[in-house]
Amino acid sequence: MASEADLRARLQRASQEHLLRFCAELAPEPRAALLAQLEALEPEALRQHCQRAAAACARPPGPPSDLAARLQPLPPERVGSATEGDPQTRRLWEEEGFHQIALNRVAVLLLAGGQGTRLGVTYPKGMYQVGLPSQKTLYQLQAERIRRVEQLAGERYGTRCTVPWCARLHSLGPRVIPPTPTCVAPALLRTRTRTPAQPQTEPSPHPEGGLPVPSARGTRPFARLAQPCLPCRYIMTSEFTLGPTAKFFKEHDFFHLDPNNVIMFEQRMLPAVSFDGRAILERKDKVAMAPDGNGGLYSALEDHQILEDMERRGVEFVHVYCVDNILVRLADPVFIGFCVLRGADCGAKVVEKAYPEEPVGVVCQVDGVPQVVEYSEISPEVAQLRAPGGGLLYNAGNICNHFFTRDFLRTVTRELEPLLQPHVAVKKVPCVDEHGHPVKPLQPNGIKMEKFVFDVLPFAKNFVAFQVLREEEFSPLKNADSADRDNPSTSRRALLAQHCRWALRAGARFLDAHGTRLLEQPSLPGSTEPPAICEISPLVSYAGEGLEELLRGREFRPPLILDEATAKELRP
Ligand SMILES: CC(=O)N[C@H]1[C@@H](OP(=O)(O)OP(=O)(O)OC[C@H]2O[C@@H](n3ccc(=O)[nH]c3=O)[C@H](O)[C@@H]2O)O[C@H](CO)[C@@H](O)[C@@H]1O
Repeated sequence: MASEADLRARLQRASQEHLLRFCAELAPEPRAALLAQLEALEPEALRQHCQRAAAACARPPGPPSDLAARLQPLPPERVGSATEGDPQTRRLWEEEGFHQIALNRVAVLLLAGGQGTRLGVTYPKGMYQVGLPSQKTLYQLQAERIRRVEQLAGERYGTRCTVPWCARLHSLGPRVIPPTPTCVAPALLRTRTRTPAQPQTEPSPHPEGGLPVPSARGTRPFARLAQPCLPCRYIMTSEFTLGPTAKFFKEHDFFHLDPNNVIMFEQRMLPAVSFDGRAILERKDKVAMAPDGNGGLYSALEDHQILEDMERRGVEFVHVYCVDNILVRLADPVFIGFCVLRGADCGAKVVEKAYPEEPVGVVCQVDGVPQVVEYSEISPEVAQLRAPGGGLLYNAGNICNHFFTRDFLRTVTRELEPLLQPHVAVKKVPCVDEHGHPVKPLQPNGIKMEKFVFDVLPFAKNFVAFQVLREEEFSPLKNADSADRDNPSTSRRALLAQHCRWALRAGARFLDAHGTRLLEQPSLPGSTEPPAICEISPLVSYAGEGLEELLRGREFRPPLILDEATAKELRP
């Protein structure tokens, strides 16, 4: 480890020597932890990062003044629809998607490095359960949807296939940490910051006794990666979410997925910076760090050689999605098939925006190039503009479900990642005052720099958007129940309303306690309480398929919990 004098000299070069101001008064252990954290920061990159953050923050807030003039909706030829148009074409897309899944060419990649601040939980959002009768968490629902889609593809093509999420570490020997040859800007973190005792080339034990976690950037904890014919799920976590997520999966036996096909990897962290360009001390012995945004995906893919792993497995197409949408269709065959048949290298699912201020990015064109303009970066005036038909002009709401070819991701990690511009988020960052006392700021005091996953869209050669029905595919869990929207209650309702619709469409009848038929309304909106509680396990139905043989003409007193066991009893 570098001496304190060396570190001081390095920090001086970065104009960040204040980070050592409490060092002399620290006990040996916290002192060593601080020095280890500081040693991991490249001085030049740290200097640039702090300068860039302060400069970005000094610019006038809000979108560029000429943005409105440069925006256009996406041209219709770039947009497909899951619901409009010819059912035969939709079947072709679906068939193509299942075919690719059956060939093990499709992987799902979950972005799970966020902190769930708005929801107000201290654990990863995927571990949240919204109060379904089954008490399933978001992670469980997602795992079960993967199992079902694998089963459906397997049945169609007579194969045993897998859609690969990386976790097993034990079978791999230590590996050398490679340099980052593709980064133009120096990487800020020399290695992932851990305690000084942490080994650099061996997977380290999970802090809470669960799965091992990657110990340093470039040490790849992936086990038995070369399993042929088994598609995968990749889960990007951050320092905040990796440990608990890995432990949770292990405790739940990976929800019966093969652990070899669940690959967890960690994104980088960046220091939070004050408005005058100084990295913030969260404690006397710790620099305040935050994940580098969901666009940190691209450095993380490179850091952990995820694309090489995909190549070994034969994965060609990747469905990237965000953790909090209870209705998410993982590896959706229709979306995959649409993108593949259109020869797209990059795609995004969209829904019609519900209202102008809805906090969703808008998929549109800027200067004629497809892009997502994030909700935080569009002015209210532009968001409210109307098209001639009366609907919102910019109505293609991004639901953070993206399609990428592996080749495109390779180009991004090799060439384009350094070109992605970080976005500035001004936040309240817990810190210490000049005496080293902890402070919980009431006003924003710091800048976090984040890249966004969709910032690669402008580089696509053939970008397509795919419009889906909100009530079938989008109900995000962003806020606590104290908020009006996008909270646990709205998520729960959306799922239960969907399942009630599916059951009614399949011919089920619900009776009340007196044996009277309950209202039948197969087009039930997701925003209201369904007339009957009905929850259908994803292991029974992925998107409403296969229910007629179980439900047609039958009467049920709710709640109807249609899990695998009940389905077996009902199956003729
Ligand atoms: C940048 C981005 O994609 N914004 C989209 C995101 O907004 P939104 O602001 O809701 O994005 P979140 O902060 O919820 O992050 C989206 C996803 O990225 C993950 N994450 C976040 C930060 C990070 O450093 N690492 C990481 O993995 C989160 O765990 C989550 O799964 O979802 C909305 C739909 O719900 C979209 O309309 C927004 O356009």
